[in-house]
Amino acid sequence: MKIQLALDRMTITEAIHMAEQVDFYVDWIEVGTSLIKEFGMESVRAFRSRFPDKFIVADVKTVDNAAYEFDMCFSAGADAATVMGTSSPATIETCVEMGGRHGRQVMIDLLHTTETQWKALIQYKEAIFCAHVSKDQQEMGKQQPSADQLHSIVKRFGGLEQKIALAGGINLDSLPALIPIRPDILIIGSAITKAFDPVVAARTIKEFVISCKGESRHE
Ligand SMILES: O=C(CO)[C@H](O)[C@H](O)COP(=O)(O)O
Repeated sequence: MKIQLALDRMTITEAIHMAEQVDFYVDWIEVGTSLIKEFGMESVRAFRSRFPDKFIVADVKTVDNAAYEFDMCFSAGADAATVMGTSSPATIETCVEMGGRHGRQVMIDLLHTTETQWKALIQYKEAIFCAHVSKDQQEMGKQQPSADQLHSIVKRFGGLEQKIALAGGINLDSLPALIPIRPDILIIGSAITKAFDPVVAARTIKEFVISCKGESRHE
């Protein structure tokens, strides 16, 4: 079970500093949507250059113009890029095709996807499916996403061979209920980056996952 550190709402320098501090406890680094929107591909290039051996996800959240955006992310050094599952079939198809062409991974963000869209998406066996509770949902509810929300998305994909990622306000309180889903990737942002001590937070999360023998569905 990999831990993906999501870096959002900070400068590139702050994000790199944060990643340097917790590098040992996280497996993948996500250059968050807010960084990409604010600083463009420079943010992805900066991470590739500083962390040459780390798996880097560009959370570009593509909804259109797939070939251009995915080419941009992969050329900047991303190992994976994200596309919204609510995008048109042409967009998803192009992202998957670009992933194959560049030998990189595609993460399909299932935020607000419908059952009809899930049925269309399951053909993409090589993609990572990300069950996601949005920041806006979290803030509007004034609470962390319940494990039930993520469970209900994941159970649709339970028997499938795709890798599953979970995201959206995941923290030490919600982790115990999420581990049994055996996700391949746990995407964690604020619980580490906004913690009083990010290193302690990252270490505690990592140790908790290890203590649960946090095996993913594909181990
Ligand atoms: O995609 C995102 C926001 O759209 C974030 O990367 C994801 O939600 C993880 O961050 P946090 O743990 O702070 O919710």
